[in-house]
Amino acid sequence: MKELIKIFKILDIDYNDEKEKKFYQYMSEILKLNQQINLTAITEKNEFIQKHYVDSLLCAGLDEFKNSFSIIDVGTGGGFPGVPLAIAFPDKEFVLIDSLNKRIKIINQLCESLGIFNVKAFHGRAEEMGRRKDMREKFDLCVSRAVANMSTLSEYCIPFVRVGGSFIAYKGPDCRKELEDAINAVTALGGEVIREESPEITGIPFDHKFIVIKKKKNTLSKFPRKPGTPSKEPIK
Ligand SMILES: C[S@@+](CC[C@H](N)C(=O)[O-])C[C@H]1O[C@@H](n2cnc3c(N)ncnc32)[C@H](O)[C@@H]1O
Repeated sequence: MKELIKIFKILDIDYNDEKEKKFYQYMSEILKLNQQINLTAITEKNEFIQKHYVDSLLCAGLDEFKNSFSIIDVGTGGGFPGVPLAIAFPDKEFVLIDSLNKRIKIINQLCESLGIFNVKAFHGRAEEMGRRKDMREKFDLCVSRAVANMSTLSEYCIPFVRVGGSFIAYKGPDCRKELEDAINAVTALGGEVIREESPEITGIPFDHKFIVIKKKKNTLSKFPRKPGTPSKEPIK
């Protein structure tokens, strides 16, 4: 867990035994359950800490994260980046969604049994949940990692964000073209690309870029389109 302690120090996040225990137990349980249900391709603890924990936590260095209280993680899979962020920041509220119910059930069970009380996980597709009254434009921040190309992802994520809030996409290092192709989608959905950011922290390898989008206007009621359409016909 040394890597984790290091990242907490660098990001100036409080670290204590209770958080360490939750990180350790969540990882152990996910790796155990992974033998029956596919939750992650990672099977080794050091790699888990690096790729799931450290990688997820790096967005905590961004002002958009620091200034947010209600956060939604779209396409959370085994709980990333939502669960590590929730353990690190117990005073913020996290909603995690995924279209695979098996994963959602496990996240809710583990969070309950480990005392991670600021996480609620829901089963459903982003295209449907983004139309629900209690979810649409209700969040200060949306985060998402490894779910879809930037245009499709924008249609999944921007509807959840309140005007004035933000969307942070965890993207691969070569996302420039993908971002260029998504500019019209971001604008059509009421957003504006503010910047791309690559956290450069000595000794911490990070092969993602953050794309930071600000929500400027309400999303038109025609978005998100019906399930499947954002991926089959991304907004051009
Ligand atoms: C490659 S996994 C990434 C999981 C996690 N974000 C991570 O970085 O480890 C993509 C996840 O997105 C979910 N997903 C894909 N399309 C979705 C949609 N339209 N609505 C909700 N979840 C979706 C999948 O079920 C899957 O769990």
